[in-house]
Amino acid sequence: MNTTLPDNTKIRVADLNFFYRERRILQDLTVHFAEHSITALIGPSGAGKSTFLITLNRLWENLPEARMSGKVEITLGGLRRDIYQEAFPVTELRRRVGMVFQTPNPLPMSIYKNVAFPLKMAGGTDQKEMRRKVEQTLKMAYLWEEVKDRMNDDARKLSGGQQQRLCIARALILEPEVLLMDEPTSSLDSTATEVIEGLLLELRKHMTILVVSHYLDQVKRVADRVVSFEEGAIVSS
Ligand SMILES: Nc1ncnc2c1ncn2[C@@H]1O[C@H](COP(=O)(O)OP(=O)(O)OP(=O)(O)O)[C@@H](O)[C@H]1O
Repeated sequence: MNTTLPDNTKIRVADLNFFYRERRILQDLTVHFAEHSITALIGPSGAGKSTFLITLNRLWENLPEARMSGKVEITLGGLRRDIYQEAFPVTELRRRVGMVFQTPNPLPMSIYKNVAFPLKMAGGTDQKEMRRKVEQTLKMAYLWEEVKDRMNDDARKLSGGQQQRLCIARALILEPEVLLMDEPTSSLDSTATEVIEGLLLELRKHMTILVVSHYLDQVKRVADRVVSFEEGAIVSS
């Protein structure tokens, strides 16, 4: 792997190929991403953008007949880690590399429990600290003021924009170093979109963000860099 990349390189992908059965979905991708940056992944439908994202958190591993070759290294906790090395636990990867999907997917539970859920799963946090973190994270996601008096309400009662900010809060509570976002505003109106774009710019101070977007005006507003996919290959970056 190229060792002459700049010191602030957060993610290094080398010779990545991805297949469903015999069909090659990603082709020989070699690309790297700097920390504290927002990269927009663009390209036509079916070009492989979402598939690329899930190679960065190993989310594809349970999909039938999917396989991958190549190397993905992410600097986590200050150490460069090969995320596909057997010794590297997927639980640690998912803690440090968060993901937000196109359609908000609140769990069938209260607003509070939705945000606290990953922390609870990770274990070892007392109730007081959990409450503090839930509040802090909801503030970061610009949702606190709207939900602070209804934390026990079912999260599915929230509007689409609020649900997406809730999912972002849920992704943020473990303080990830990388945030993968797959068309996070595509189901939202322009006001909710504006809020989330502002949030991305704020989050960039703390993390490295890769965002799939179909909206060129959005890409212009938020992205430091644009990587274009076509038929599973990167055609410009
Ligand atoms: N689970 C799967 N099994 C088989 N093929 C799949 C699976 N998921 C995706 N594909 C195929 O992989 C290719 C790349 O899909 P992917 O979703 O990564 O593209 P995309 O660029 O993100 O598209 P879009 O912008 O529409 O979300 C597509 O041809 C798709 O049909």
